[in-house]
Amino acid sequence: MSTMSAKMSRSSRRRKHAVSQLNLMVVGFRSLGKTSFIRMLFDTLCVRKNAKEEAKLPECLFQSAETAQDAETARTKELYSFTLDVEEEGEKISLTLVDSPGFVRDNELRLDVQVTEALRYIEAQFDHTLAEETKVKRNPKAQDSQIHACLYFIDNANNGLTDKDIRILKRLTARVNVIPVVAKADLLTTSQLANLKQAIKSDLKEHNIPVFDFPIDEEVAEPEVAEVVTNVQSYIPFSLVAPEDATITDPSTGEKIRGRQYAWGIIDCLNPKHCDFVVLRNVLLSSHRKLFKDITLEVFYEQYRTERLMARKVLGSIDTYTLRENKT
Ligand SMILES: Nc1nc2c(ncn2[C@@H]2O[C@H](COP(=O)(O)OP(=O)(O)OP(=O)(O)O)[C@@H](O)[C@H]2O)c(=O)[nH]1
Repeated sequence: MSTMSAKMSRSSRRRKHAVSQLNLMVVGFRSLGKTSFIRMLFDTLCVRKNAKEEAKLPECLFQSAETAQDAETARTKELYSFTLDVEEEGEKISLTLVDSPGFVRDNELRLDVQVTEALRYIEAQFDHTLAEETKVKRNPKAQDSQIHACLYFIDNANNGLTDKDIRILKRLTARVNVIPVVAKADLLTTSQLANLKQAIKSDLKEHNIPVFDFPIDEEVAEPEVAEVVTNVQSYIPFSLVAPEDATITDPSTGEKIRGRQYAWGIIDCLNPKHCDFVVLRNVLLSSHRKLFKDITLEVFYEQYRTERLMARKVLGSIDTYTLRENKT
Protein backbone atom coordinates (compact mmCIF):
# COMPACT_ATOMS: atom_id res chain seq x y z
CA MET A 1 0.00 0.00 0.00
CA SER A 2 1.40 3.40 -0.90
CA THR A 3 2.03 5.92 1.87
CA MET A 4 -0.73 8.11 0.43
CA SER A 5 -3.38 5.38 0.38
CA ALA A 6 -2.27 4.18 3.82
CA LYS A 7 -2.78 7.73 5.05
CA MET A 8 -6.15 7.94 3.32
CA SER A 9 -7.37 4.65 4.69
CA ARG A 10 -6.25 5.72 8.19
CA SER A 11 -8.14 8.97 7.85
CA SER A 12 -11.25 7.30 6.44
CA ARG A 13 -11.09 4.81 9.33
CA ARG A 14 -10.87 7.77 11.69
CA ARG A 15 -13.81 9.41 9.94
CA LYS A 16 -15.86 6.24 10.23
CA HIS A 17 -15.28 6.03 13.96
CA ALA A 18 -15.29 9.77 14.57
CA VAL A 19 -18.29 11.12 16.43
CA SER A 20 -19.62 14.34 15.01
CA GLN A 21 -21.21 16.80 17.40
CA LEU A 22 -24.41 18.56 16.51
CA ASN A 23 -26.24 21.03 18.72
CA LEU A 24 -29.74 22.19 17.87
CA MET A 25 -31.91 24.72 19.66
CA VAL A 26 -35.60 25.63 19.46
CA VAL A 27 -36.98 29.09 20.19
CA GLY A 28 -40.25 30.93 19.63
CA PHE A 29 -43.35 32.25 21.29
CA ARG A 30 -45.20 30.22 23.91
CA SER A 31 -47.06 27.06 23.18
CA LEU A 32 -46.10 26.73 19.52
CA GLY A 33 -45.01 23.11 19.87
CA LYS A 34 -41.26 23.45 20.53
CA THR A 35 -41.11 20.73 23.18
CA SER A 36 -43.45 18.56 21.10
CA PHE A 37 -41.03 18.89 18.16
CA ILE A 38 -38.09 17.84 20.35
CA ARG A 39 -40.13 14.88 21.60
CA MET A 40 -40.98 13.85 18.04
CA LEU A 41 -37.37 14.19 16.89
CA PHE A 42 -36.21 12.16 19.89
CA ASP A 43 -38.81 9.50 19.05
CA THR A 44 -37.47 9.08 15.53
CA LEU A 45 -33.80 8.90 16.48
CA CYS A 46 -31.74 5.78 16.37
CA VAL A 47 -30.18 6.10 19.82
CA ARG A 48 -27.05 3.99 20.20
CA LYS A 49 -27.22 0.98 22.49
CA ASN A 50 -27.10 1.87 26.18
CA ALA A 51 -27.02 5.56 25.35
CA LYS A 52 -30.73 5.86 26.15
CA GLU A 53 -30.18 4.60 29.70
CA GLU A 54 -26.99 6.59 30.16
CA ALA A 55 -28.38 9.88 28.91
CA LYS A 56 -30.13 12.01 31.47
CA LEU A 57 -33.39 12.64 29.74
CA PRO A 58 -35.67 15.45 30.81
CA GLU A 59 -39.02 14.43 32.27
CA CYS A 60 -40.98 16.55 29.80
CA LEU A 61 -39.98 14.17 27.02
CA PHE A 62 -42.31 11.62 28.51
CA GLN A 63 -45.09 13.97 29.50
CA SER A 64 -46.86 15.78 26.71
CA ALA A 65 -48.98 18.86 27.29
CA GLU A 66 -52.08 16.77 26.67
CA THR A 67 -51.32 14.41 29.54
CA ALA A 68 -50.01 17.08 31.89
CA GLN A 69 -52.43 18.32 34.54
CA ASP A 70 -52.63 21.74 32.93
CA ALA A 71 -50.90 23.92 30.36
CA GLU A 72 -48.92 25.65 33.11
CA THR A 73 -47.35 22.36 34.24
CA ALA A 74 -46.36 21.55 30.67
CA ARG A 75 -44.81 24.94 30.00
CA THR A 76 -41.01 25.02 29.60
CA LYS A 77 -39.94 27.24 32.48
CA GLU A 78 -36.24 27.33 31.91
CA LEU A 79 -33.80 26.47 29.19
CA TYR A 80 -32.55 22.89 29.34
CA SER A 81 -30.51 20.61 27.12
CA PHE A 82 -29.74 16.93 26.84
CA THR A 83 -27.30 14.95 24.75
CA LEU A 84 -27.79 11.65 22.98
CA ASP A 85 -25.43 9.39 21.07
CA VAL A 86 -27.28 8.64 17.88
CA GLU A 87 -26.55 6.98 14.60
CA GLU A 88 -27.76 8.51 11.35
CA GLU A 89 -27.04 6.89 8.00
CA GLY A 90 -24.11 4.98 9.51
CA GLU A 91 -22.57 8.07 11.10
CA LYS A 92 -22.24 8.58 14.82
CA ILE A 93 -23.54 11.86 16.13
CA SER A 94 -23.45 13.27 19.61
CA LEU A 95 -26.66 15.24 19.38
CA THR A 96 -27.55 17.94 21.87
CA LEU A 97 -31.08 19.31 21.85
CA VAL A 98 -31.77 22.61 23.59
CA ASP A 99 -35.31 23.61 24.52
CA SER A 100 -36.04 27.15 25.65
CA PRO A 101 -38.96 28.79 27.45
CA GLY A 102 -41.59 30.22 25.13
CA PHE A 103 -41.46 33.98 24.58
CA VAL A 104 -44.27 36.00 26.17
CA ARG A 105 -46.58 37.86 23.82
CA ASP A 106 -47.92 40.64 26.01
CA ASN A 107 -44.88 42.13 27.75
CA GLU A 108 -42.33 43.85 25.51
CA LEU A 109 -39.77 44.26 28.27
CA ARG A 110 -39.95 40.63 29.37
CA LEU A 111 -39.80 39.54 25.73
CA ASP A 112 -36.56 41.48 25.21
CA VAL A 113 -35.07 39.91 28.33
CA GLN A 114 -36.06 36.44 27.11
CA VAL A 115 -34.47 36.97 23.69
CA THR A 116 -31.34 38.30 25.38
CA GLU A 117 -31.24 35.18 27.56
CA ALA A 118 -31.47 32.91 24.53
CA LEU A 119 -28.68 34.88 22.84
CA ARG A 120 -26.55 34.80 25.99
CA TYR A 121 -26.80 31.03 25.97
CA ILE A 122 -25.63 30.94 22.34
CA GLU A 123 -22.78 33.34 23.10
CA ALA A 124 -21.76 31.42 26.22
CA GLN A 125 -21.06 28.45 23.95
CA PHE A 126 -18.77 30.64 21.81
CA ASP A 127 -17.03 31.69 25.04
CA HIS A 128 -16.25 28.02 25.77
CA THR A 129 -14.52 27.71 22.39
CA LEU A 130 -12.70 31.01 22.89
CA ALA A 131 -11.46 29.92 26.33
CA GLU A 132 -10.30 26.58 24.93
CA GLU A 133 -8.51 28.25 22.01
CA THR A 134 -6.55 30.59 24.26
CA LYS A 135 -5.29 27.78 26.54
CA VAL A 136 -1.57 27.01 26.24
CA LYS A 137 -2.36 23.32 26.26
CA ARG A 138 -5.59 22.69 24.41
CA ASN A 139 -7.77 19.71 25.15
CA PRO A 140 -8.00 17.70 21.92
CA LYS A 141 -11.21 16.12 23.23
CA ALA A 142 -12.89 19.44 24.01
CA GLN A 143 -16.62 19.35 23.24
CA ASP A 144 -18.05 21.61 20.59
CA SER A 145 -21.04 23.10 22.36
CA GLN A 146 -21.77 25.83 19.78
CA ILE A 147 -25.36 25.97 18.57
CA HIS A 148 -25.21 24.90 14.95
CA ALA A 149 -28.82 25.57 14.05
CA CYS A 150 -31.74 27.23 15.78
CA LEU A 151 -35.33 26.54 14.75
CA TYR A 152 -37.52 29.62 15.06
CA PHE A 153 -41.19 28.69 15.51
CA ILE A 154 -43.64 31.00 13.77
CA ASP A 155 -47.25 31.30 14.90
CA ASN A 156 -49.61 30.28 12.10
CA ALA A 157 -52.32 32.57 13.45
CA ASN A 158 -50.62 35.59 11.84
CA ASN A 159 -50.50 36.47 8.16
CA GLY A 160 -46.72 36.40 8.02
CA LEU A 161 -44.09 37.73 10.39
CA THR A 162 -45.15 40.12 13.12
CA ASP A 163 -43.03 43.13 14.16
CA LYS A 164 -41.93 41.12 17.18
CA ASP A 165 -40.88 38.17 14.99
CA ILE A 166 -38.86 40.55 12.81
CA ARG A 167 -37.13 42.09 15.81
CA ILE A 168 -36.31 38.71 17.32
CA LEU A 169 -35.14 37.21 14.02
CA LYS A 170 -32.84 40.17 13.36
CA ARG A 171 -31.13 39.58 16.69
CA LEU A 172 -30.91 35.80 16.35
CA THR A 173 -29.61 35.75 12.79
CA ALA A 174 -26.58 37.78 13.87
CA ARG A 175 -25.41 34.87 16.03
CA VAL A 176 -26.74 31.58 14.70
CA ASN A 177 -28.05 29.70 11.66
CA VAL A 178 -31.77 30.30 11.97
CA ILE A 179 -34.27 27.99 10.31
CA PRO A 180 -37.82 29.35 10.33
CA VAL A 181 -40.62 26.84 10.82
CA VAL A 182 -44.39 27.20 10.72
CA ALA A 183 -45.76 25.62 13.87
CA LYS A 184 -48.93 23.50 14.04
CA ALA A 185 -49.37 23.38 10.30
CA ASP A 186 -52.28 20.96 10.73
CA LEU A 187 -54.43 23.92 11.71
CA LEU A 188 -54.18 25.37 8.20
CA THR A 189 -55.60 24.23 4.89
CA THR A 190 -53.16 23.54 2.07
CA SER A 191 -53.73 26.90 0.43
CA GLN A 192 -53.60 28.79 3.74
CA LEU A 193 -50.24 27.15 4.44
CA ALA A 194 -48.92 27.98 0.97
CA ASN A 195 -50.03 31.61 1.37
CA LEU A 196 -48.47 31.87 4.82
CA LYS A 197 -45.19 30.40 3.60
CA GLN A 198 -45.15 32.90 0.76
CA ALA A 199 -45.94 35.81 3.09
CA ILE A 200 -43.15 34.78 5.48
CA LYS A 201 -40.69 34.50 2.59
CA SER A 202 -41.62 37.99 1.37
CA ASP A 203 -41.30 39.43 4.89
CA LEU A 204 -37.87 37.86 5.33
CA LYS A 205 -36.78 39.37 2.03
CA GLU A 206 -38.33 42.77 2.61
CA HIS A 207 -36.70 43.11 6.04
CA ASN A 208 -33.36 41.64 4.93
CA ILE A 209 -33.40 38.90 7.53
CA PRO A 210 -30.57 36.50 6.74
CA VAL A 211 -32.11 33.22 7.87
CA PHE A 212 -30.17 30.19 6.73
CA ASP A 213 -30.36 29.75 3.01
CA PHE A 214 -28.98 26.81 1.19
CA PRO A 215 -26.20 28.36 -0.84
CA ILE A 216 -25.17 26.94 -4.16
CA ASP A 217 -21.81 27.67 -5.66
CA GLU A 218 -23.07 27.66 -9.22
CA GLU A 219 -19.61 27.14 -10.66
CA VAL A 220 -18.94 23.95 -8.78
CA ALA A 221 -22.37 22.59 -7.98
CA GLU A 222 -23.33 19.67 -10.13
CA PRO A 223 -26.82 19.95 -11.61
CA GLU A 224 -28.23 17.22 -9.34
CA VAL A 225 -26.74 18.87 -6.23
CA ALA A 226 -28.11 22.23 -7.28
CA GLU A 227 -31.53 20.69 -7.78
CA VAL A 228 -31.61 19.10 -4.31
CA VAL A 229 -30.44 22.34 -2.69
CA THR A 230 -32.87 24.53 -4.61
CA ASN A 231 -35.54 22.08 -3.67
CA VAL A 232 -34.71 22.32 0.04
CA GLN A 233 -34.62 26.12 -0.22
CA SER A 234 -38.16 26.06 -1.54
CA TYR A 235 -39.41 24.46 1.70
CA ILE A 236 -38.45 27.49 3.81
CA PRO A 237 -40.23 28.03 6.17
CA PHE A 238 -40.62 24.33 6.95
CA SER A 239 -44.09 23.30 8.09
CA LEU A 240 -44.29 21.16 11.20
CA VAL A 241 -46.94 19.05 12.84
CA ALA A 242 -46.17 17.26 16.09
CA PRO A 243 -48.12 14.13 17.01
CA GLU A 244 -50.66 13.96 19.78
CA ASP A 245 -50.15 11.58 22.64
CA ALA A 246 -52.91 9.13 21.73
CA THR A 247 -52.21 5.97 19.76
CA ILE A 248 -53.31 6.55 16.21
CA THR A 249 -53.84 3.89 13.60
CA ASP A 250 -53.71 4.54 9.89
CA PRO A 251 -57.02 3.08 8.64
CA SER A 252 -55.56 2.35 5.20
CA THR A 253 -52.65 0.22 6.51
CA GLY A 254 -53.73 -0.65 10.05
CA GLU A 255 -50.32 0.53 11.26
CA LYS A 256 -49.72 2.68 14.29
CA ILE A 257 -48.47 6.12 13.31
CA ARG A 258 -47.21 9.29 14.92
CA GLY A 259 -49.97 11.68 14.03
CA ARG A 260 -53.08 13.62 14.87
CA GLN A 261 -56.61 12.43 14.46
CA TYR A 262 -59.48 14.66 13.36
CA ALA A 263 -63.16 14.02 12.66
CA TRP A 264 -62.32 14.25 8.96
CA GLY A 265 -59.21 12.08 8.95
CA ILE A 266 -55.69 11.66 10.23
CA ILE A 267 -52.40 13.46 9.81
CA ASP A 268 -49.25 11.40 9.68
CA CYS A 269 -46.41 13.61 10.92
CA LEU A 270 -43.85 11.48 9.08
CA ASN A 271 -45.66 11.73 5.76
CA PRO A 272 -43.90 14.37 3.61
CA LYS A 273 -47.25 15.15 1.98
CA HIS A 274 -48.65 16.22 5.37
CA CYS A 275 -45.75 18.30 6.70
CA ASP A 276 -42.03 18.97 6.20
CA PHE A 277 -40.74 17.16 9.30
CA VAL A 278 -38.97 14.38 7.40
CA VAL A 279 -37.25 16.83 5.05
CA LEU A 280 -36.19 19.06 7.93
CA ARG A 281 -34.94 16.11 9.95
CA ASN A 282 -32.79 15.02 7.01
CA VAL A 283 -31.46 18.54 6.48
CA LEU A 284 -30.50 18.85 10.15
CA LEU A 285 -29.05 15.42 10.82
CA SER A 286 -27.67 14.54 7.44
CA SER A 287 -27.54 16.60 4.29
CA HIS A 288 -26.61 20.01 5.72
CA ARG A 289 -25.18 19.05 9.09
CA LYS A 290 -21.60 19.79 8.11
CA LEU A 291 -22.55 23.06 6.45
CA PHE A 292 -24.32 24.26 9.62
CA LYS A 293 -21.22 23.46 11.63
CA ASP A 294 -18.82 25.08 9.17
CA ILE A 295 -20.86 28.29 8.96
CA THR A 296 -21.19 28.40 12.75
CA LEU A 297 -17.44 28.18 13.18
CA GLU A 298 -16.29 30.22 10.22
CA VAL A 299 -18.90 32.97 10.22
CA PHE A 300 -20.72 33.28 13.56
CA TYR A 301 -17.90 32.25 15.88
CA GLU A 302 -15.34 34.31 13.96
CA GLN A 303 -17.61 37.36 14.16
CA TYR A 304 -18.16 36.88 17.89
CA ARG A 305 -14.46 36.25 18.50
CA THR A 306 -13.48 39.44 16.64
CA GLU A 307 -16.03 41.48 18.62
CA ARG A 308 -14.77 40.05 21.93
CA LEU A 309 -11.11 40.62 21.11
CA MET A 310 -11.81 44.18 19.92
CA ALA A 311 -13.76 44.86 23.11
CA ARG A 312 -10.85 43.53 25.18
CA LYS A 313 -8.44 45.73 23.22
CA VAL A 314 -10.58 48.82 23.83
CA LEU A 315 -10.89 47.96 27.54
CA GLY A 316 -7.12 47.39 27.64
CA SER A 317 -6.38 50.81 26.14
CA ILE A 318 -8.85 52.46 28.55
CA ASP A 319 -7.00 50.76 31.45
CA THR A 320 -3.61 51.91 30.15
CA TYR A 321 -4.94 55.43 29.67
CA THR A 322 -6.41 55.49 33.20
CA LEU A 323 -3.10 54.20 34.63
CA ARG A 324 -1.16 56.89 32.75
CA GLU A 325 -3.62 59.61 33.86
CA ASN A 326 -3.39 58.48 37.47
CA LYS A 327 0.41 58.61 37.37
CA THR A 328 0.54 62.18 36.10
N1 LIG B 1 -52.64 21.09 16.62
C1 LIG B 1 -51.40 20.98 17.02
N2 LIG B 1 -51.09 21.08 18.32
C2 LIG B 1 -49.80 20.95 18.68
C3 LIG B 1 -48.76 20.71 17.76
N3 LIG B 1 -47.58 20.66 18.43
C4 LIG B 1 -47.88 20.84 19.72
N4 LIG B 1 -49.22 21.01 19.88
C5 LIG B 1 -49.94 21.25 21.13
O1 LIG B 1 -49.64 22.58 21.57
C6 LIG B 1 -49.52 22.62 22.98
C7 LIG B 1 -48.16 23.20 23.39
O2 LIG B 1 -47.15 22.33 22.96
P1 LIG B 1 -45.66 22.40 23.53
O3 LIG B 1 -44.86 21.44 22.78
O4 LIG B 1 -45.69 22.28 25.02
O5 LIG B 1 -45.30 23.88 23.13
P2 LIG B 1 -44.02 24.74 23.56
O6 LIG B 1 -43.75 25.67 22.44
O7 LIG B 1 -42.91 23.86 24.01
O8 LIG B 1 -44.62 25.52 24.80
P3 LIG B 1 -43.86 26.50 25.85
O9 LIG B 1 -42.85 25.68 26.55
O10 LIG B 1 -44.94 26.97 26.76
O11 LIG B 1 -43.30 27.61 25.05
C8 LIG B 1 -49.74 21.19 23.46
O12 LIG B 1 -51.08 21.01 23.81
C9 LIG B 1 -49.43 20.34 22.24
O13 LIG B 1 -50.09 19.12 22.22
C10 LIG B 1 -49.12 20.59 16.38
O14 LIG B 1 -48.27 20.39 15.50
N5 LIG B 1 -50.44 20.75 16.08
